[in-house]
Amino acid sequence: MYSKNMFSLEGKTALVTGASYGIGFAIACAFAAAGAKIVFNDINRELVEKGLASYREKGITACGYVCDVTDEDAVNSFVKRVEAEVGEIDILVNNAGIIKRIPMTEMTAEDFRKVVDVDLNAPFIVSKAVIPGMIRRGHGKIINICSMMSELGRETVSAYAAAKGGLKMLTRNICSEYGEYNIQCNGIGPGYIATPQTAPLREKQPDGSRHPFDQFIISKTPAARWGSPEDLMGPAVFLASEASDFVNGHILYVDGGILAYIGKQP
Ligand SMILES: NC(=O)C1=CN([C@@H]2O[C@H](COP(=O)(O)OP(=O)(O)OC[C@H]3O[C@@H](n4cnc5c(N)ncnc54)[C@H](O)[C@@H]3O)[C@@H](O)[C@H]2O)C=CC1
Ligand SMILES: O=C(O)C(=O)C[C@H](O)C(=O)CO
Repeated sequence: MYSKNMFSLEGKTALVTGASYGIGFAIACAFAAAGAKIVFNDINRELVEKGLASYREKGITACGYVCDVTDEDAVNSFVKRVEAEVGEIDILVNNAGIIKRIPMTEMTAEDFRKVVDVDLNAPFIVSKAVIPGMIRRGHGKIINICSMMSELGRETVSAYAAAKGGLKMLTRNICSEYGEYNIQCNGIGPGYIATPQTAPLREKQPDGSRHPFDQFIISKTPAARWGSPEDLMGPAVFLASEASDFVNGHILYVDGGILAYIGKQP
């Protein structure tokens, strides 16, 4: 009979990228509650300070660093610094991300590249920096934050969909290449979650009514609501813990049922 807590993260160090607020912050808080030491980074000092204050408010001692995840030299120095100052990284969550909502024929190649750089190239860069240590230590967990757009398209999000679709395949490839070293690389595909990234889609209309996209998402989601960052806590702890040691290359969609549903008939 299995008696110990297989969801415990005691003794583990977790790096969550872009985790000053939003989904990354919630996942890091869940990891701390499960016993892990928390390290996060963000793009500038102001965000890192804001994040540190939010963790303190929750009674969590987190270590925060400024690091742009698209800058490979900066990421390599950051990972070395974390390993020297905090500990070897057992769990990596590639969470940092951006979106630009621009119709494809109006989008510049530079804007397209910027989105792919943060949402796809950066998870490659950060994973590449931590995998050798995971191989040396004989274990590691990598969780890539994917999206509904890893499976579905919609108007204005061509770069984001291309990047998140690519991230799904990077997840499967890391699993394929490093699974034999006891490294599990999985993805979480959140549905529509109420964070600053999606705030423009929920802005009230001038007459006080709901944004049409807000209504659309509620009607497309069997759970009939937006998700909250807290909805991702349990799935993230599962994928970071030994409870998921034989789960690899999987994308766990946490979407209130969106991908299962054909939609209401008009
Ligand atoms: N909110 C949603 O409905 C969904 C979000 N996601 C994904 O989840 C992740 C987190 O999303 P949210 O919390 O909603 O976003 P957010 O915009 O609220 O937070 C993103 C975080 O990433 C940081 N970041 C951006 N570029 C960075 C860079 N170059 N280096 C370091 N940090 C950087 C931001 O400063 C911020 O802290 C993203 O990858 C996003 O694409 C996926 C599905 C749904
Ligand atoms: O469709 C949009 O616009 C989005 O903001 C997409 C969400 O961020 C997302 O990734 C849903 O899974």
